Amino acid sequence: MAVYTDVSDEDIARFVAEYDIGNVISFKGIAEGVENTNFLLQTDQASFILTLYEKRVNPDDLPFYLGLMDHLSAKGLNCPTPIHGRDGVALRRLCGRPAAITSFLNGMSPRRIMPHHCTGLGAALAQLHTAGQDFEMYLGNALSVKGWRPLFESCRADANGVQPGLEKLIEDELVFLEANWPHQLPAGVIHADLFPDNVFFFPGKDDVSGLIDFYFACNDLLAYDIAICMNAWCFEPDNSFNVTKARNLLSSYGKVRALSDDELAALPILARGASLRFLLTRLYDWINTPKDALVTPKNPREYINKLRFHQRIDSAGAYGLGEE
Ligand SMILES: Nc1ncnc2c1ncn2[C@@H]1O[C@H](COP(=O)(O)OP(=O)(O)O)[C@@H](O)[C@H]1O
Ligand SMILES: N[C@@H](CCOP(=O)(O)O)C(=O)O
Repeated sequence: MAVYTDVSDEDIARFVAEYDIGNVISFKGIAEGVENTNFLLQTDQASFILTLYEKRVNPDDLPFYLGLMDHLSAKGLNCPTPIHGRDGVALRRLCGRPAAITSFLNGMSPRRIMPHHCTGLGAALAQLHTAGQDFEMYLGNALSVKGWRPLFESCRADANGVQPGLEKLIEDELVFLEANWPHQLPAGVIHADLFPDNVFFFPGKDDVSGLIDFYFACNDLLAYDIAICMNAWCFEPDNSFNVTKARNLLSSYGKVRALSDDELAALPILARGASLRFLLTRLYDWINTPKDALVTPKNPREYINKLRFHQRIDSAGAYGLGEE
């Protein structure tokens, strides 16, 4: 359950009056999600999402996220469009928090990921990267290789309590990634959290119908975003790697934006980095989330297995490229 801030009927009516979106007819909290408070807002004109940005989002970064969604929507990408008030402003305050209204996207995130979902995902990710190329704002990735060691230091003392040997596994991996990270690859705007819960499809259709949750978006290596997706979409619940899903993801991405030889060669190390990034944030949350919190932290062990898998890979061929 992720409704951290309560909003009264009077508050919402006053807030919506600043916009040209009609009158409120219903308003309810959305249970899914972990970072922010989201409400489904229906007016007599359309449906919208009202988001109140909670503590983990840096308010200084919000103009980047909202500006990016404006930019991508204008380029035809199906992502939430920030709604601007009559005064032209999209980022406002409500109940003491930064808040914004965005368009509501139809579609559903897949409950069971099938290979065809990865085909749609690859194309959508490449479209996002292409559409983001001329976005003029810049936001560095606080959760890329430089950010991992401070995060690790903040929770290393508890790592072995989560799994014996974890502290050494992470320390060794950090040393390897810090020395070998491929900084010179093509870069641009990445989503950085394109997990299945952030990708919508219409039932029976292969193409992605919409992308949401741009609140980790930043500037970083484009192929790193592919590595994040490969981890989030191409492993089965028993931790086995599904090479058909990976092949679909990579080949449909490549049809929209060709991957260079250097990007392909770097995929195993990028996938190791993507594994470590989510292992660390999940480890931090696992250790620091109070027992009575509204949200259940995600299990870091899943990402230990993914990291170990990629440590054994020496070329992108293992991800299904070059196969029929
Ligand atoms: N623009 C949107 N259109 C439709 N549903 C949305 C939209 N934005 C958010 N949601 C719904 O709200 C849920 C939580 O949103 P999300 O941005 O993932 O929150 P959080 O950042 O807190 O994890 C999503 O799983 C989805 O059900
Ligand atoms: N995708 C992350 C957690 C962030 O969750 P979201 O609801 O903001 O997408 C993970 O799996 O660790």
